[in-house]
Amino acid sequence: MTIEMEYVILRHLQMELKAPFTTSFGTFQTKEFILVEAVDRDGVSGWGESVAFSAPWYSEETVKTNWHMLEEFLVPLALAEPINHPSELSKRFAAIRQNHMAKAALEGAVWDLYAKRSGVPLHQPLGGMKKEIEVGVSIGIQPTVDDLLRVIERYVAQGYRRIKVKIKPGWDVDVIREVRRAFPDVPLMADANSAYTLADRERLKALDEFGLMMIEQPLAADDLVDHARLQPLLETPICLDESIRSYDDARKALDLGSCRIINIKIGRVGGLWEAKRIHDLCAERGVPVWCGGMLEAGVGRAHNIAITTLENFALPGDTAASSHYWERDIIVPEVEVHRGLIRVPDAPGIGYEVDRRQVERYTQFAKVFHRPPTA
Ligand SMILES: O=C(O)CCC(=O)c1ccccc1C(=O)O
Ligand SMILES: [Mg+2]
Repeated sequence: MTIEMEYVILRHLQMELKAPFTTSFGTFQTKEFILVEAVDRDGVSGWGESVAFSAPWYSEETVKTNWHMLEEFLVPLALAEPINHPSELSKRFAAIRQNHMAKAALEGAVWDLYAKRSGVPLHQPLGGMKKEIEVGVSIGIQPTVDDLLRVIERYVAQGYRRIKVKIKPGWDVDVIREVRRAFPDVPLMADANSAYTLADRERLKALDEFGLMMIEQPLAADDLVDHARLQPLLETPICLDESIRSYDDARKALDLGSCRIINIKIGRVGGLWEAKRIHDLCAERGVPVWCGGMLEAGVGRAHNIAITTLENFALPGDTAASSHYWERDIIVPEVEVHRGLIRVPDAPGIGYEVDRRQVERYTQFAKVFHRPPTA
């Protein structure tokens, strides 16, 4: 089924988070992001969302670098000729280095369009079978431990399947001890967002006594070697997030023993196809994966749900309910979580309607790109 795109619209949106979200590297309150709409010759729209943030803290990509890459390079490549299958885009974009979040946003729109044209839900061509997915929630660093305990209490009561707590030097062992004391049985993990080095190995080792499901990205974002040194010193499995940007990174991490679990973020790895390839590799190697979050609005959330339907997404991910983040999301219905489960939509494409009124409300500026007459 050939996709013949007529035009692509890039929109720059800005939404306020309900509550500030603090990690070891900084605090988010306002989320600006790019929404990609790919429209074919029959007027069918596919949607993608860039997960790049305003500042280059999590990775070097930003909203502005994504806009630049999309405008100057990626959108022209996608419009240059018809696309037989969304997986072709990886090859078409291969000459452009990195910039994975920009690539993933556009690839995601093409996947949605492809699935809608085929009349199937997005998870089907990806090979996902689950009818519902288990999700957890990621909780930012709080002003006090008491605040943190109150927040966790709320999400445990809502039925989230695991609690992820952000840690950093000075907010780690003592905090996790208190959380464990208050919630002895809750499936718990900690995410350091690269706040430590090998010199902190004793501190990280001290976390072993709390029975964490995993510790996410303790060391540098670009490192696989030090993680391979650290993992044998810990009983707690290491999960890599920032360090895994591609299939090859995943292969090397598994060969080196840098981690025992991988967090897959569609944007970080350059799209759904690469995410699927990493998933399949990990399945072959007996390594579970889960889907990480980037404080996405509804379109990104829908893509996360679709990829999480693949079998080896064996651990609850970060895709919490829309209402956890937003007063009003940009999709209808919003993503809802009951007893820690999301029911996977079976309407064609991403399975949620994009609410154009809300999109308009949050859009600050937009630009339309038409296919060249020769395409
Ligand atoms: O709820 C979410 O979307 C995930 C929140 C989260 O943990 C996160 C948020 C912003 C940047 C990085 C991360 C991360 O997973 O490391
Ligand atoms: Mg993380």
